[in-house]
Amino acid sequence: MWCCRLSHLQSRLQDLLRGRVTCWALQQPNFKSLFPLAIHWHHTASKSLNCVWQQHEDHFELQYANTVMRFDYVWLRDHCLSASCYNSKTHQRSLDTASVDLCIQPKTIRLDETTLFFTWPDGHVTRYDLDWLVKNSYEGQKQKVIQPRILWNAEIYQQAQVPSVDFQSFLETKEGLKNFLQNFLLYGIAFVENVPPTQEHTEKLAERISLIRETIYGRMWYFTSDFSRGDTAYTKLALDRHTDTTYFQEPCGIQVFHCLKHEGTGGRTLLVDGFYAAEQVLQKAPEEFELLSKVPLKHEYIENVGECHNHMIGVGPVLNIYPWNKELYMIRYNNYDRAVINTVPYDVVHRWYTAHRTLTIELRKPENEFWVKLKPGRVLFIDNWRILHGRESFTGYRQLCGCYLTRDDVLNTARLLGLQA
Ligand SMILES: C[N+](C)(C)CCCC[C@H](N)C(=O)O
Ligand SMILES: O=C(O)CCC(=O)C(=O)O
Ligand SMILES: [Fe+2]
Repeated sequence: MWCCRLSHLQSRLQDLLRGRVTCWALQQPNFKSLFPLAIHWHHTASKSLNCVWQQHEDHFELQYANTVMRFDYVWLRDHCLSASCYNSKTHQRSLDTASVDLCIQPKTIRLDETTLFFTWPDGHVTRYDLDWLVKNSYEGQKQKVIQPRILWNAEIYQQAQVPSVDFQSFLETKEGLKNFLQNFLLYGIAFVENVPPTQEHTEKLAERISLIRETIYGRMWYFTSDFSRGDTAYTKLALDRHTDTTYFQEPCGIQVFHCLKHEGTGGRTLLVDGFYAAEQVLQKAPEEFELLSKVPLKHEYIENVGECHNHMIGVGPVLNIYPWNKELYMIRYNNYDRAVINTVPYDVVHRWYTAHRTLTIELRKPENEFWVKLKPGRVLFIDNWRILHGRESFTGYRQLCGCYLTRDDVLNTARLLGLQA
């Protein structure tokens, strides 16, 4: 590491460290030529490492691996990985963050090979590997996606020829399960074939990848068009594309469908990639995408049928995105269950309807529709945070069974198999 030791620059250096000159110097496009000795940047001796850093008054700036990163000092103290601050066995913090002075600044900073050492006013030393900082910096995260996906319309999905997984291999082999989950994560839908057409076998499948999410509809549900519940799913009517349980504060993550019997016509299942449609909105009308991601809405389910009395309310925008990288993680779209809009003023309401129309037009384009006839033995898993489903009206006797899964536990299984989720 190269450090300037010229005494006439010492007071300048003090100014810089206190932040009086630093900001000004950084804002100048040619600040390096104004300070030919580059006193305010610390360079590594080895050119190959290509790392420079600077101690500002209120943050630490690091340039490494083609990334300019800025770290808050409380953050740097809080994430200390030393044995007294962090339990590396449990990956839990032992440091009491509230004990950190919010104005904390390191006394000294030095770089040794690829490790940065921060010495704090009380003498405690925090060390960070440069790669750890890149990986865990805001700037590093901003360029990453949490969940890689392949967005699809009917043609893309069909061309991809995504293989189904066999019941046996799904239940008994790690590869079968992993292939299935990889496809499910990428496309938001996946099929298992040759499943014995019973509720018990469907349940077994579900339990292989997750915990079953019990809801007001039960744990495993089993339904026909018998009007037994206060919802049009329990009829023979066509259902337009939607996501389920939008009226839950946290909509169910995954839906499993297994058609056990159908003696009649119609009843095909419609699948549409909501993220593909949302991506089209983002391309064509970014301000509408933004509105759909900002305006909170209510969805509601009021049921008073027989013994079933329920009143559920869920609040949230249609498009849910991570604020730091704008990645979409959930679409909440159900025009049947959308409640009275009373959370936004009239002018925003009108702009919202325009944006909602744009999204709906995309969702309804025939080229985005993937139709499939569910049949006994073929179990469909649907990412209910991404893929909309619907159905054609039907005649005759039709029995469907299935369940919802807890999203966290599906992702847990995927991560344990080494998948990015
Ligand atoms: C349980 N089962 C899937 C049969 C019905 C769920 C009800 C569907 C409801 N319209 C919704 O969108 O949430
Ligand atoms: O009957 C079907 O195919 C699906 C109905 C539905 O949307 C649901 O149960 O969530
Ligand atoms: Fe549904």
